[in-house]
Amino acid sequence: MLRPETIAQMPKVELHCHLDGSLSLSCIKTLAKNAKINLNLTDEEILEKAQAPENTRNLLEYLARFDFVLPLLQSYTNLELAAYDVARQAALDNIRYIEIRFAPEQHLLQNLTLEEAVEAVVAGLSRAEEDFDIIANALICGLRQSTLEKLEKLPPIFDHINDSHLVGFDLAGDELNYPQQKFSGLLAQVNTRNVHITLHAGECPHCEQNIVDSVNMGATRIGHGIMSKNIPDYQEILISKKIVLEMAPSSNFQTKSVTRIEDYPFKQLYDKGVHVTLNTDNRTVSNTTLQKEYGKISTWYPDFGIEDFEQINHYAIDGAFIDAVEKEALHFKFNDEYKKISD
Ligand SMILES: O=c1[nH]cnc2c1ncn2[C@@H]1O[C@H](CO)[C@@H](O)[C@H]1O
Ligand SMILES: [Zn+2]
Repeated sequence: MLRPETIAQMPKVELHCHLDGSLSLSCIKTLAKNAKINLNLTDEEILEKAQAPENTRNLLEYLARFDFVLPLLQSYTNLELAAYDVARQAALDNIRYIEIRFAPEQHLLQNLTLEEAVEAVVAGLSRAEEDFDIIANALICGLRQSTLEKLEKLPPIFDHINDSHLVGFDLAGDELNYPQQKFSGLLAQVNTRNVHITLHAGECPHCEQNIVDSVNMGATRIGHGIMSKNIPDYQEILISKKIVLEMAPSSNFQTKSVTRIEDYPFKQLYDKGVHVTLNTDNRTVSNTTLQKEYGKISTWYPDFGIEDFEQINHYAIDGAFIDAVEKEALHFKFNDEYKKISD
């Protein structure tokens, strides 16, 4: 088992982090003030509302926790501050490259356009890049439970926003009731634009089919994908296509995708050669940091050593939505820094 100080030293990549689920307490209070919303809550009460409780029963109850922060994220200023805040927290986790995702359609209650919402997030990430040793990019999420009419407004955003920080597309939300098949037309519109795709899939019991459907629709990464456990055919597909799984242990237990450590497939999949990675999913809703997620993995699998953590970071770099030159630079940096930690 690794010491927390060792984990803290390790440079990290995070591919799966939701903006709205990851706001720090101080940021939430600032956003409320800016939005002239009187929360009238103690710090403990704010956290109680923003975090998913122990007894969360499923993904839908987990997702209900986002209702608390969304009213605070309706202006350019607040979205910019929020993006900066999440990238700042990531830098504290010694993350050198992060992709932060959000659903623009949830931020239009006060007259922002979809494009303005994206511009605000990108501006906050750019500002964080100036202040911290981090590269921070943005992904746009569509929500599965949304109407197709609303979802079809998302692919054209990639025509209108010409900023290198906007790097990919995701589908999040209610996977229990909205299977991947429904979105083949939408994803075709994303694919024609050559936009990188990662999709939440196989996060809940009985959702395994979405994993292969997502790969067939152009996803090179899968959000969670834990239901590929015990399905060798699916694992073969993931391995042969080098699909990256963005796993998030705390979140996966909270949504009750798994309930026992023995059933968590991280090590099983890693040992088989699936390109697994570690992520927070939602720092606030899941009350976590990437440091804590690495700590859990190190406790559950004491043999999972520094070289294994380095390996999953190289998997993450390979799967990142950046060009080959940027990947090369990150691989080089990580090789060098992990070598120093191991010495
Ligand atoms: O683990 C998850 N699975 C599916 N959807 C999620 C998860 N975490 C967050 N969101 C959804 O993504 C939206 C945009 O960030 C959030 O508002 C939430 O509804
Ligand atoms: Zn997620």
